[in-house]
Amino acid sequence: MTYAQPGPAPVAPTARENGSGRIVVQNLSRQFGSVHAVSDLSFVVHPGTVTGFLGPNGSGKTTTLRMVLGLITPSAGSVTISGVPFHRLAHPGRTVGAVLDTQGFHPRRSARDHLRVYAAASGVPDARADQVLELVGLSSAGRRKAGAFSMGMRQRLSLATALLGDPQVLVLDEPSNGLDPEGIVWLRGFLQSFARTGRTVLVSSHGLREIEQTVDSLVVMSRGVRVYEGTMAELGSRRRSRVLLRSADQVGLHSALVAAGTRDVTVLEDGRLAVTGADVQHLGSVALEARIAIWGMTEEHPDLEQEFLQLTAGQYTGAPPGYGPPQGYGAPPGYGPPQGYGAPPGYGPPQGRHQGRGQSW
Ligand SMILES: Nc1ncnc2c1ncn2[C@@H]1O[C@H](COP(=O)(O)OP(=O)(O)OP(=O)(O)O)[C@@H](O)[C@H]1O
Repeated sequence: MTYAQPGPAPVAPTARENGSGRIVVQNLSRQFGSVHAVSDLSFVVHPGTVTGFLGPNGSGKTTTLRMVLGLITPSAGSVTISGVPFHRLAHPGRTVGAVLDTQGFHPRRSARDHLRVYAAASGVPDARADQVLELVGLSSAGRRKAGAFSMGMRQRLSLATALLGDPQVLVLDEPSNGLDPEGIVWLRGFLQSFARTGRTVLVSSHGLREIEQTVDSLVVMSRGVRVYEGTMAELGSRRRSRVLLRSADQVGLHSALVAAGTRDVTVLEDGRLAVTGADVQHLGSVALEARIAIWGMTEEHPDLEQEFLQLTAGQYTGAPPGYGPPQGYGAPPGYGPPQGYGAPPGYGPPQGRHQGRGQSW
């Protein structure tokens, strides 16, 4: 699909604005009482790209987006859009379209009337309401009451509202919530097409899988802190495969591997050894030399979601039930939880500085 631009006539940026549509977040912090929702956060969202803003529940995404949109004041740091803070934009509604929640509709007002009210408030002609309904695939539902809309339809109507001013920048909080698979594919095409016109898209999500095919770049949050900023391709190249080993003498094999210079050896919950940074031939040779029978070797290649979980591990305190070293087996040096291979949420020793609001994944 393509994103057409049938919107109102473009407005010229003021001298203060550079017109780029670039979002620059610099050393941004926000506290709520004792809660550090966002701490010293910096990143850039470039025009012409879809940037994913990722993190588990309570990691500070919404707080950051609200600061980007000037809805709350930072405790420290700054955010600019096209070189100026949101409140200094000459035409905020024509520069930035945002969806932070999908509840703000009058239930008895039709989708079309809802859009017309917002169009009037932003100085946009009425006819734009029908254009944006068509853009989001809601033309046939325009005269229906928004109160009867499904979650997915409300998402589309929110997006339509954000598009009224034909903005240069789109900021969307969890826009795929409630969309069915077809809706997700549609949204992906829409956002990519929008970005390809040189515009800026910042889209939050709590799961990488939901947006991995949509975004070009990622900013990943954990406990209010940025833990990754880069392209999807760079994230992919960080993946390190590992080998899982079962043998007749796990303690002996562990010692032999360490003696042979294999540094990254951990013990899994089921007693297997997990070795990163060594190939099966090397491991087989070390075992043969130590005269230890190998009962099984499996090569594992983590997927992107696992890499993401590893980045955000430690967001929540507490370990899953049953976690602990294997019984009857002394923990050798380097014992620790597996790193980056499907660690479940909250996996790992307590290290969270605060509890999140929930743990939905
Ligand atoms: N108005 C507020 N008052 C007090 N604490 C708040 C407020 N807003 C957010 N927080 C806290 O700040 C932290 C970050 O919340 P935020 O909503 O930004 O996270 P999030 O990543 O958007 O989470 P979710 O995916 O669940 O929406 C949480 O601990 C939250 O409880």
